[in-house]
Amino acid sequence: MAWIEHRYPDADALAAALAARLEDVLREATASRGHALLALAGGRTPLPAYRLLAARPLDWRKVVLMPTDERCVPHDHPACNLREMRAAFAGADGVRFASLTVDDGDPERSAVNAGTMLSQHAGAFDAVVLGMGKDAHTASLFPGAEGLAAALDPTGTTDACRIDPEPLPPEAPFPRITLTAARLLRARAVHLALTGADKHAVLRAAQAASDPLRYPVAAVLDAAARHTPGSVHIHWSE
Ligand SMILES: O=C1O[C@H](COP(=O)(O)O)[C@@H](O)[C@H](O)[C@H]1O
Repeated sequence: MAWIEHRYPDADALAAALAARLEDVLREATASRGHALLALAGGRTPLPAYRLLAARPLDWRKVVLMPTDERCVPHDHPACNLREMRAAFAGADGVRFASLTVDDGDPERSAVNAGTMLSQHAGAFDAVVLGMGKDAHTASLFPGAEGLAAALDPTGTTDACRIDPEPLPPEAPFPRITLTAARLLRARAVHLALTGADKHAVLRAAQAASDPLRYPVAAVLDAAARHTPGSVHIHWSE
């Protein structure tokens, strides 16, 4: 499988390397195309990289950021991925955020909102940053969830969908709106960031198995590697 793996001595080194890569992506995209579009994982792992990136002197007015997935909660809720992203990028003057969900987090209206929003940002992502849970979910593509097979279909025509994890994860027990695999792989590069030996062992198991419904993370990375060879990077540290 054509995933390019980068191992770092610690989480700080991972954050610095990922921020430097994303800075290069943004410089190249804004210089050559005049704008840049990133899809960024929620959760805790990538936040230090986002904070480092936000401090870089870029023309942030040309950059649009969106979450890879969102919990269906109000935008001021502590579990809201967009809320954390806005806080991490507070120093990035002029950056714009595109939300998958509506302000109050209503799941049904959020699913409609995501489709409309994505039709306005239809171009390839300059980069996608993914995270991974210990259950091998990535974005909000959760193993065992109803609708997962359709959401993982790389030839699917839907850009985002509602996923209700089953069971709901205790740390964020909410319905979700997630980008589908088909949308995630329309990217110039995909970076998966993970820390901890336990998550790394899960990724190894995912890599060895051929079971997309059990290991959605592998399904997305494989699809992205087939779509854009040489574009899939794994960043990990203990
Ligand atoms: O629920 C989610 O979890 C994953 C992993 O989060 P982390 O806190 O373990 O880094 C994240 O990638 C995803 O975007 C988020 O919604």
